[in-house]
This record gives sequence, C-alpha cells and structure tokens, in this order.
Amino acid sequence: MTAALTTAVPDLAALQRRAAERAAERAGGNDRLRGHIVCDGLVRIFKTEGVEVVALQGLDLVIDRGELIAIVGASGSGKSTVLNILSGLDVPTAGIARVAGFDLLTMSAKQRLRYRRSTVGFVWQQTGRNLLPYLTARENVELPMRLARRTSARAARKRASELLEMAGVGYCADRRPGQMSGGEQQRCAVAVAVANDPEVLFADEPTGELDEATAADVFEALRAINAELGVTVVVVTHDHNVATQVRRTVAIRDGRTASEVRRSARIGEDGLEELVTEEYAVLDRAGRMQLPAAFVDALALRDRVKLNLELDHVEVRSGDEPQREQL
Ligand SMILES: Nc1ncnc2c1ncn2[C@@H]1O[C@H](COP(=O)(O)OP(=O)(O)OP(=O)(O)O)[C@@H](O)[C@H]1O
Repeated sequence: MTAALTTAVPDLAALQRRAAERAAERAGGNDRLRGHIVCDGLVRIFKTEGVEVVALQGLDLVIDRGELIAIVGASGSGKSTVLNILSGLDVPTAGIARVAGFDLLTMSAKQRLRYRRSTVGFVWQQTGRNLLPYLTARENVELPMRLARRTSARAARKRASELLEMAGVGYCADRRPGQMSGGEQQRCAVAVAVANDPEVLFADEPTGELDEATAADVFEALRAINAELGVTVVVVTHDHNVATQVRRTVAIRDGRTASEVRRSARIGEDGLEELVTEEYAVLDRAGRMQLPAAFVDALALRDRVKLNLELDHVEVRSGDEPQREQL
C-alpha cells in the first residue's frame, strides 16, 4: 500500500516538466516558445530591506536564431535586468527564460558556468572591460581561444585575424587598445566576444560612449559578424536612434515589452529600393497591450477607456467623454 502511494507521487523533475508543458500550453503551444531566445511572462522582483521592486512584470520576448535585434528603454525600464538574466548572471523570480535550449530558471551551477563560457559572448559599454590594455588587438582576440584550449596557436592566430577583418579593424591587429579610437576598440571587442564561436552575442550599451558616426561603425561590425557567423545578436541600449541600425527594435517600458519597430526594404514607385519603418504595439497572450505614452498624453486618457470593435480595427476613446443622451 505504502509502495503504491510512493510510486503514485510524481518526482520533482516530472513536476517541473509538467509545469513547463502547462506554461507552454498557456503561451499558445510549444511553437510560440521555439525561438532561440524566449522570455515568457518573465518576472524579476528585487527585495531590499523589506521593500519590493518589480523590475520585470511579465516580459514577453521571442528572438529567432540569427536575428540582430535591439532592446531599447529609458533608465529604470528593466533593460539591465533582462540582460543579466539572459546572460546567466541573475535568476528570474518567475516565468520562462530560455536561450539556445538552456532553461535559465532551472539550470545547475555547472550548466550555468558552461553556458556563460561557451554559449554566450559579451560586449560591455566600458571599453576597458572588453580588452586587456597590454595586449594587441590580435592577442586580445586570441586569448579566449587559448584559454578554451580548443584550437592550436596557429589556428587561433588565423581566426583572430579573420575576425578583426570581419569587424572592420584588420588594420588594428598589431595595436594595443591605447593606440585605437573608442570605436575601433569596440569593434575589436566584438571580435573578442565571438572568438570562441558563441551562439548568442549580448552587447550592453556598446555605443554608449561614442558619437553617432563611430556608433554606426560599431553596428556595421555587429551586422557583419551576425551575417558571416550567423550568431544571434542582442543589443541593449537607451538610444532609440539604433532603430535605424537594425531590422527589429523592441521597446521595454516599466518591465514589459511595450512596442516593436520593424524595418524592411521594398521597391518604391520610382523603382528604387526604400526602407520602410513600421511601429507595432505588442499584444501579449492575454490580449494586453500598452498604449504609447504620446497617445495617452495627446488625448489625456486616464483610468478607463472605451473600446469599439470596428470591421478592421479597434477604436480607443476616452472613458471620460460626456455620456450620450439616453433615448
Ligand atoms: N539589485 C537590485 N536591487 C533592487 N532594485 C533593483 C536592482 N536592480 C535593479 N533594480 C530596480 O529595478 C528597476 C529596473 O532596473 P534596470 O537596471 O534593469 O533598468 P535599466 O533600464 O537597465 O536602467 P539603466 O539604463 O539606468 O541601467 C529599477 O527600478 C531599479 O531601481
């Protein structure tokens, strides 16, 4: 009897598997969660001295393999929190966070280390954090390969030269960081970050300390690396201008995905290729979306709004409009 009862109780792994299946069902099936990077209903609550700060309140994000995407948001919107979670530095409070098949909520310390060493690469805002000052650009790119001991010294040297060329700074191979401009250092940092062939490259404000023209060069390097190596690239920044540098920009507001800007090329009436930029609000699986702050302000919307379903769109009106006369 006791034995029968014991076997009837599912073990922890089975419970976790079931919870994940249920979460996938709720999220609209496994298909929706098939991206290379998936955040679904991601929550991160910080507790300090009895005060709770909800940094992420149900963030949804799906990024396909090989995409180059920017995540933008004002200070305090939750960008660093997302990046810390995705890069394996921090663990979310609830929800789903998966990168390249790794479940960032449940992975062991050993898996976390492996994930950080071999699956992801980083470019930080501070150039000093990316490069060692006493090594040349080529030696900086060779170093991670030598530490990983997966390639011969000769192969590492060859790959370092190729990656620097790809990032547009082949001419800096024999220079130390002090002999390069800020933009050149960041392009070199991109080459260092992909030295060990990671699946995903995270860049935290990589152009934060650069002027616009130099920042464009760094994005050029990120695009080249993305196209040549097929690595998924996620850039996190407060600068909305990056929308012109990438195909997809996701905006975060108050710890949630608020809107998305997509750029695509089409042939215009004059027969020339033109870039089209379209902005979308993000609708979560419960049907929630955020109205852009500018729209809310323009119509002084607050507390409640009236929704009308039209043939091909939904109308949103102020809920404070004078009541129509009752018939
Ligand atoms: N370790 C922490 N303890 C307590 N609160 C935190 C912690 N880290 C972040 N927060 C809070 O969570 C919210 C989101 O912070 P986060 O750093 O992710 O925003 P951000 O968009 O990266 O801002 P910034 O661009 O200024 O770095 C903020 O209200 C912040 O104060």
